[in-house]
Amino acid sequence: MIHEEKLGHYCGVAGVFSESLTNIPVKLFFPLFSLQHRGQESAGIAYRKEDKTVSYRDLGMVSQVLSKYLDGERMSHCGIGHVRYSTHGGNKLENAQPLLVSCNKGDIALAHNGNLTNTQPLKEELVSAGAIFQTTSDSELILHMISHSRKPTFQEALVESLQKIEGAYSLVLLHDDTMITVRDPWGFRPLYIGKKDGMTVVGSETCALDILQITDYREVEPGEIIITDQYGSRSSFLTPKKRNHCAFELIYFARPDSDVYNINVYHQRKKLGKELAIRDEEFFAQTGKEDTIVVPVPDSGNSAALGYAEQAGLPFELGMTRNHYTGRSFIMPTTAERELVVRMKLHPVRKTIAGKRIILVDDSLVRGTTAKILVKLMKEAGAREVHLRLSSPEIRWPCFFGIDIPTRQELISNTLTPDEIANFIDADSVTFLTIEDLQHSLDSPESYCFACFTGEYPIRVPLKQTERERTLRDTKEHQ
Ligand SMILES: O=P(O)(O)OC[C@H]1O[C@H](OP(=O)(O)OP(=O)(O)O)[C@H](O)[C@@H]1O
Ligand SMILES: NC(=O)CC[C@H](N)C(=O)O
Ligand code: SF4
Ligand SMILES: [Mg+2]
Repeated sequence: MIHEEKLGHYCGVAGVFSESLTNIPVKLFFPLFSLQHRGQESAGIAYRKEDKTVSYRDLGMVSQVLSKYLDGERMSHCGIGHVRYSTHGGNKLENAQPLLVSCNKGDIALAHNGNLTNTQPLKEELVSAGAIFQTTSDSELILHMISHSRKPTFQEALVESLQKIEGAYSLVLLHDDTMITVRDPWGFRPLYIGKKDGMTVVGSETCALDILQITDYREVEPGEIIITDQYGSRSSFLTPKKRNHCAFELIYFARPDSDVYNINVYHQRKKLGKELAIRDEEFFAQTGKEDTIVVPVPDSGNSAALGYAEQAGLPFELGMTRNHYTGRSFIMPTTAERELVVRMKLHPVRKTIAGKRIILVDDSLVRGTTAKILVKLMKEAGAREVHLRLSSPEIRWPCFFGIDIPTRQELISNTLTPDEIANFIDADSVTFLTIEDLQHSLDSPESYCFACFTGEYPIRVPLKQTERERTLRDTKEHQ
C-alpha cells in the first residue's frame, strides 16, 4: 500500500486564450508541468474544439497524462487545465478536473484551486431541487449553481453563484468561446494573469507564466472576475472582503522561483530563516558557534537554511542530499518501513556531518515522522549535536481552505511541546518560528490567514465538535 501521509499540496490551475488559432493543448502542457508541485494525483485539460468543448483528464502526473497532446495539431482559441490534490472527495477519476458540463447556459468547463466552506447547505438545496451530482468534489457545486440559476445569462448566473459560495477559490472557467478567471474576495489562493503576442495566460503561480516566457503579468485581484474573449479582457469585482492570503504558500507550497501575493517565495523563505536565527542569538551567546554548520532538509528547507546561515554567520552545508526519483513520502505500516522510505529519499553526507554540531532546518513538522528519522540518520553519520529549526510556527489546526492537514490529534504539536518533541525525536533542541516572527517578516501581516497555527479562522468553517475540543497540549497549557 502506498499512500501519502503528509501535508497535502493543493491544486494548480491554468488557462490560455489566444486571439489567433494555436495549438492550445501544447500551450497548456507547459504551465501545468510547472505547477506539478501543487498536485500529483490527477491532471487534465479542457479546450474548445470547433463549436464544442472537450476534456481529457486522468489520474497521474502531467507528463504521463498529457504527453500524448504534445503530438499533433489541435488548433483552438482557448482552453484550461488543472493539476489536483484532493481536499474534498477522494482521489478518483470522476473528481479529476477540469470538470465539464453541457447545460442550459452552454458548455462550461471548470478548474478550481481551493476549498469551499459552505457546501453542505447549498448542496442539500440543489439535491432537493433535483440536481444529480456526478462527483464528490466541492467544485462541482459551482456548476450546478450556475445551471440552476434563473438569471438569463451565464455571466449573471456565475456572479449570483459566487455571491453565495464561501471559502477559497481560484478558478479558471471556459464558457463556450470565453475564458473566465476568478479569485475569491479573500484572496486565499494565489492567481496570476499575463499576456504575450495576443495570448492571455492564467496560472496559479508566476512559474506557470515564466515557462512561456511571459514577462507582462500581474496578480488577479481578490474578488476579481476577468472575462477574456476575442474583444480582449474585462474585469468586474465581487463585494470586497478582508484579505486572507494563505501564509503556507510562502512557507512551503509555492515554488521558490514563483511570486505569490507579489512576493518572491525564495526571498520570503530566506527572511523566515533569518528570523529563526535572530531568535537563536541568545542560544549561541551561551553555547558558542564552534564546529557548527547549518544543514537544510532538501528541498523544502533550503531557502530558510540559507537565510539562517547568512544571519547567524555560520557555514551553510548541503549535509544531506536528496534522491529525486522517490517522489513523495508514503504511509508504510511499520516504523522500520517508514524509516526505509526516508532513507531512500534523504542521505546524509557523512564527511560533512561527522563531528559537527548541526543546525538542521526544515519548513514544518506535521506528525514528526521525517524529523525523528532524520535526527537518527544525522547521529549515525557522526553528528555531535542536532538542533532542529522549523521555519513555520507549530501547526495545530486543520485547514478548510485547500490544504489537507491531518486531524488535530495526529499533529505532533498538539500533543507535545517543542522540548518534548526534542526528547521524542532525540534532538538536542527543537524550536519553531513564532507567529510574531512570521508576521514581522511580512509587509502587511493583516492580509494573511494563519488559522492552522492559531485556530482563528478568518471566516466561518465547518469545524467538527471533536476538532473544537481541547487537545492534550491545550489541557497541559491550561493546568
Ligand atoms: O512531520 P512530518 O509528518 O514528517 O511532515 C513534515 C515534512 O513533510 C513535508 O515534507 P515532505 O516529505 O512531505 O515533502 P517535500 O519533499 O515536499 O518537502 C515538510 O516539508 C516536512 O519535511
Ligand atoms: N486542492 C485543491 O485545490 C482541490 C480543489 C477541489 N477542492 C477538489 O478537491 O478537487
Ligand atoms: S489555515 Fe493555514 S494552510 Fe489553510 S489557508 Fe490558512 S494559513 Fe493556509
Ligand atoms: Mg519536506
